[in-house]
Amino acid sequence: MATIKETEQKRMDAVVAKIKEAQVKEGKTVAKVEADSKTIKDDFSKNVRLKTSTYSGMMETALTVRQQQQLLQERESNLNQAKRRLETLERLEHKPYFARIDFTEEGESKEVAYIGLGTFSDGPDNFLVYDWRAPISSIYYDGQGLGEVTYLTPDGERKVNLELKRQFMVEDGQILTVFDTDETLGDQMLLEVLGEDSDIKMKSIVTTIQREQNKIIRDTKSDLLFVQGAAGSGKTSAVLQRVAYLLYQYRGKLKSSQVILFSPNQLFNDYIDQVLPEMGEHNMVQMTFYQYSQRRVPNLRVETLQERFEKVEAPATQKIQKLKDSLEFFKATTRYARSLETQGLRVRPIKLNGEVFFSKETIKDIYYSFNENYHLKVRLSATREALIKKLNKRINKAARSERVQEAIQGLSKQQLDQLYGDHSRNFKSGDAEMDFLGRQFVMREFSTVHKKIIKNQFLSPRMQYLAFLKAVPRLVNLAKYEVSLAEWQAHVEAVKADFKEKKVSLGDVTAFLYLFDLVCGRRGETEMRHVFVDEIQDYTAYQLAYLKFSFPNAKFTLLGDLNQAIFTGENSHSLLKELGTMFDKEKTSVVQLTKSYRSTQQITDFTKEVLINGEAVTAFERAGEKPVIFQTDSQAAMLSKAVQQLATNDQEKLTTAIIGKTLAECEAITAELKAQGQEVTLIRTENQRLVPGTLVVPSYLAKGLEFDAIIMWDANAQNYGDDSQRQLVYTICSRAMHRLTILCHGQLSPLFANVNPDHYQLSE
Ligand SMILES: Nc1ncnc2c1ncn2[C@@H]1O[C@H](COP(=O)(O)OP(=O)(O)OP(=O)(O)O)[C@@H](O)[C@H]1O
Repeated sequence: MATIKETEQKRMDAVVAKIKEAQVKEGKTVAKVEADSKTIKDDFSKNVRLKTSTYSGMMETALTVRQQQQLLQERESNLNQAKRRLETLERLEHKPYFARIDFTEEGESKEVAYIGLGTFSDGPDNFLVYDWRAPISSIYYDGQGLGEVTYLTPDGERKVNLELKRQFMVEDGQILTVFDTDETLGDQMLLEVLGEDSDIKMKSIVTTIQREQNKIIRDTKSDLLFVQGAAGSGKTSAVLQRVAYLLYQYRGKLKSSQVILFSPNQLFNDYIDQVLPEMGEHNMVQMTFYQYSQRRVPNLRVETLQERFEKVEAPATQKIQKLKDSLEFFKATTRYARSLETQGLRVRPIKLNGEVFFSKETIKDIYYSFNENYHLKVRLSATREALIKKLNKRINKAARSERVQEAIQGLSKQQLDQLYGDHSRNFKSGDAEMDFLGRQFVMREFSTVHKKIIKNQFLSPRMQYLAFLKAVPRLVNLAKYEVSLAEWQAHVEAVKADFKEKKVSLGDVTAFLYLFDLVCGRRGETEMRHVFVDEIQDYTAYQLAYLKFSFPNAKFTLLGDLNQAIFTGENSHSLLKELGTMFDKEKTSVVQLTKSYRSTQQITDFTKEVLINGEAVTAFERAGEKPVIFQTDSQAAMLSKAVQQLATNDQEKLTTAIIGKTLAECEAITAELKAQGQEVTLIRTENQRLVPGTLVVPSYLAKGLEFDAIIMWDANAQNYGDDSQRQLVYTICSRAMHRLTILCHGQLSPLFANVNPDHYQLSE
């Protein structure tokens, strides 16, 4: 009798054969549509004669052009669809599906469904493969074991009895392994997948999505979906699957350009950029908050991640920062902006060739000449209009002046031709012609004034921001933040000094942008439908409120691990509270992911004990070796241990990242290792590419990344001395998938004191 594997292979062979047939057919369609389009284009250029001498001739030509365009557009869209189908088939040919479910719905006979990366049918309603995002596929992901499973369809909830859940490991159309899930066995396939070595690119988790992750992926109701997840619990993975899911679910309505992901650093973007293409989808827009803000202030240099991380802040600055990061400060900015409707707008004169053209007073008088119904946006556009009117008057006056008339007389033919432009040369009178030329002449002279008006360049964003900061003691109760007036004033001076050097801190840039958006009446990016923010714990409430303002029509998915707040520290817990006030409670969902899939049980057990009162973390049962701590009094011994460990890791084909605290430390490690003949790559900035081989990474850039093996460099009490470093240590250690080695020169960091000695090994 044939084994299960043989029977399944037979079916798979049959499906692959059909897929190949479909490929040939689809290939022909693509070729035909391409040929059609070419014919249309050729015909068009041959047959269309431009009739532009009469009005009806012009209309006729325009209509023909329009018809041809429509025809071409239709072909173009058919072509894109056919190409997409062909791409899906190409993907399915090698791995048609990865799962099978057998289930019965009450009163119906048993159904069998195979699940893969795309849909494939050989006739209407005869689905040989279901897309993993189809409603029915949810049964596969949602059932904990076998038995009753509820899943959501477009017509509401349905209940089925799941009788078989079978998983296949497939390579090039060949089934390598078959796993039948039942309660006792657990997720064998997941164990298998997680045991694999890491890659420099993240992979899709579509074959092994877990139940809780599935909830995140398929949520379409929430305006705010907040995911608190332990390190390695699959937040990032789930979010990428979610993007693919949404693009499928709203195909035709949602484009990948309407989805934006804010990620912790550029390296991370590089790390994840294959996941969606692997699933046949385009990547969404990816950006770091730094890039987002820097793009908007090209004349200022925004503080980088490194500067932010390595900055040592005085206690007063920390308190001020707390105030500036708060929602209260955001509200104060809003109130202040509104107050500008009655007074306080900062403007600069509009100058032409160094001379004042419109003075500050003129501009301000206009701005405040409108009644109170003129809110910021309208007030500003009314001001622009009035300035343009004034400009026109000055143009008319100057056009008739002797100076201009004389200048025109002296122009060459070519210069005159330029002034006439497309304008007909039939004028009612000589005066009218001179008027026209005079106006053209002066308009050119005054063009920079025109540009400055249109671009709101009479506003002064930096002065306005400083004026706002100066007004803060009237708007916010400084005492609540334990900030004295003198401290605040000194801070305003510091920001002013930064501006002089064309610098702005990450803490200020958001408020700066927000204030300016309000003054200009910008409504944000209304096209964006979904905003994802990863590593939310490193954002401030102010930044989140600003993102919400900037994407007014978007749903938000916020992912974070409060245990890994390496930039905002303790503030991250209050962030959660503030978030609650920003979104409608009814439309907010919170999901907690506690199981960590990245690391072995031994590594997770170790790392979670670094935390005190941390968010819950449980290990996925994948066995490995205990983390190793090597402590020595000599720097040389630490180095030779590192070299030795790298050799072992290399031998076992484990990719290693050595994580040092600061960039300076990482530079030193790299130099020392290179001197020992080691091949290592130092990741210096977040804009660098990830490359194969051993990497040396500064701690603040390790966010979101993972490696087979981690060597934590010099975990001594000096580097990681107090509680403020706890979350950083946790983040570093939790990057390891299979092996964690901690090296320490001098006294070991007290942050490991709580770890149960059974959970690690001391190395000689
Ligand atoms: N359901 C799953 N099936 C297979 N692998 C998974 C699954 N969930 C998570 N993983 C794997 O676990 C690792 C960690 O996942 P991911 O990076 O998404 O976690 P994270 O919560 O974003 O972590 P961190 O906050 O530490 O950056 C990845 O290698 C991912 O592929």
